[in-house]
Amino acid sequence: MSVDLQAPVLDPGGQAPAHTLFLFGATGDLAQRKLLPALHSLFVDKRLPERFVVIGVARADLTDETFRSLVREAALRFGRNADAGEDWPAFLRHFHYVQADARRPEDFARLRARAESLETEHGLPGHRLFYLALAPDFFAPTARALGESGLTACRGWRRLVIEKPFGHDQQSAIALNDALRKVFEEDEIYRIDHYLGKEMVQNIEVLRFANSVFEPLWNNRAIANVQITSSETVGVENRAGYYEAAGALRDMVQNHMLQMVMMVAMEPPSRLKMEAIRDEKVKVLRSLRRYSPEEAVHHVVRGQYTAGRIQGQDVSGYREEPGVAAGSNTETFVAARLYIDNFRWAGVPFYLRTGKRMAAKATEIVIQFRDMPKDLYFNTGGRLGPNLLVIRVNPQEGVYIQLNAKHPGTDERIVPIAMEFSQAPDRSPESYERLLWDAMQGDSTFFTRWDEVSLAWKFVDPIAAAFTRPDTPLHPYPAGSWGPTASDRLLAEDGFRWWPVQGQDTPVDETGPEHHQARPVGV
Ligand SMILES: NC(=O)C1=CN([C@@H]2O[C@H](COP(=O)(O)OP(=O)(O)OC[C@H]3O[C@@H](n4cnc5c(N)ncnc54)[C@H](OP(=O)(O)O)[C@@H]3O)[C@@H](O)[C@H]2O)C=CC1
Ligand SMILES: O=C1O[C@H](COP(=O)(O)O)[C@@H](O)[C@H](O)[C@H]1O
Repeated sequence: MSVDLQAPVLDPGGQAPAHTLFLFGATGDLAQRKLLPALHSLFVDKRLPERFVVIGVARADLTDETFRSLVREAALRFGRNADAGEDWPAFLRHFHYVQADARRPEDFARLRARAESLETEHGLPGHRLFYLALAPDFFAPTARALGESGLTACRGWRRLVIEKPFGHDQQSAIALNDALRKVFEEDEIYRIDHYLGKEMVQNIEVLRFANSVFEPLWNNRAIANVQITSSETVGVENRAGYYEAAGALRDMVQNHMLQMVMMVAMEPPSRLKMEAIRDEKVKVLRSLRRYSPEEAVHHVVRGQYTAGRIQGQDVSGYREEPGVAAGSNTETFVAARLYIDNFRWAGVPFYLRTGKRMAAKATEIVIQFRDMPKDLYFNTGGRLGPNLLVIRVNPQEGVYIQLNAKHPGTDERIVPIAMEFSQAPDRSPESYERLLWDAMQGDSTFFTRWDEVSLAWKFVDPIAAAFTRPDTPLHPYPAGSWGPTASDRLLAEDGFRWWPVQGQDTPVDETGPEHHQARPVGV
């Protein structure tokens, strides 16, 4: 069964309030690929208010006009609504540019003067959203300069949107947070984790808390294990400077992977209010079993890609990538077995894996249910597969349930079938659209609260310490594979295996009619 829900693109809710958006790093990669196209999509969807000013900030010598050309190019090249054929001048008139160096206080005085003049000219109420799409070293100094220059002393609300990474470990995250808190209150800080802006990650909450069919089964009595995969085909690209110090553990596990764990494992909130939801999420991290570096090596596998072939192209190994140190031990793959030691999840392993240069781009969550107490069909050729609930996050978006059913035309042969819902391609807004919109609206549900960040580091730090030890294995895996086979061990020790994800060659029931083809087959 495939359903195309003609749902509205964003929840109804009208337009964002009139405000000024300060986009620091307006000429950078993130701004061009994500933020400017997201603003354009919000404009096309009529989400942006009439009275709205964007002030792009960077060191490059641009005028308003040249910045507007850059905005248009970015929206055309990377935007979801690039061909919507709307009125470009009406969109671009919102954009202005101030050349400023985040290290120079006098530049902030100029920025403030320009902002005040634009706010007066456009009759804006003085609400200010500061987005720091800057290198992490600039986060704290820029926040300080915003405070010292008086830019934060505005008439309306002020909010700070801060990009990842939020620190390198718990200690540096605390230092960064302390610096931000000197200028902004916690409820004014919006820490981005773009996975929380993904349609299907947000949908986990609805699937769980709006469907009575799942709640009685959502626990260790019915669920055998949970598998979360986020695989990428891209390599380190031009980000070696950052990635060499981060690795897959800090780049993906500390934030995106743990966020997905929280969404799957949280208790129902008392109300659908942002703090109630975030309170429940953080309790998951409090129950997450922390490993010492000695224990970590039994539950965590790290790997690094070597040369291989992806989608018909030869690609080089990590150590040969530009900017990567010869003999680098940075991990590009992590698999881990986690335990959440609370009543609901005690004894249920959560397996995570994420890596670069893997065979396919896929983010998927598989909930594997326990086997039937007795297999009545054991002598009919084949083993009964477990029921699976699969949440497809990316690139396909949807959900399917794998069931066992009688093969049509046979007496007893059992085949796995999939009941499937697929979100129509291109209907979902980009993560950054949702998150920008939420920040404009003052909804921080899908941003990470400080206690989440801190506890996530507390879990990750001992694993990172284990990774610095020379005797911790770093398993090579060829680009284009599914990571080191050592990651299979984590599941095999518990009698499980990774389920194939979208894009992975899967055995299908070759004798069944088309609508009875299942995705993975439980044999
Ligand atoms: N790119 C991505 O896909 C992702 C990025 N991020 C995060 O987003 C942030 C930005 O990343 P990205 O866009 O890739 O970085 P880039 O290096 O591409 O862009 C940096 C931006 O900052 C500006 N900048 C640099 N130095 C200064 C300065 N002294 N004063 C004012 N502006 C300055 C640059 O313009 P100029 O040189 O003209 O000053 C440029 O606009 C980082 O924190 C990164 O970790 C997070 C997830 C994904
Ligand atoms: O934050 C990051 O995420 C991307 C993967 O995001 P996705 O939305 O494409 O799944 C990853 O490539 C990058 O290294 C990391 O910093």
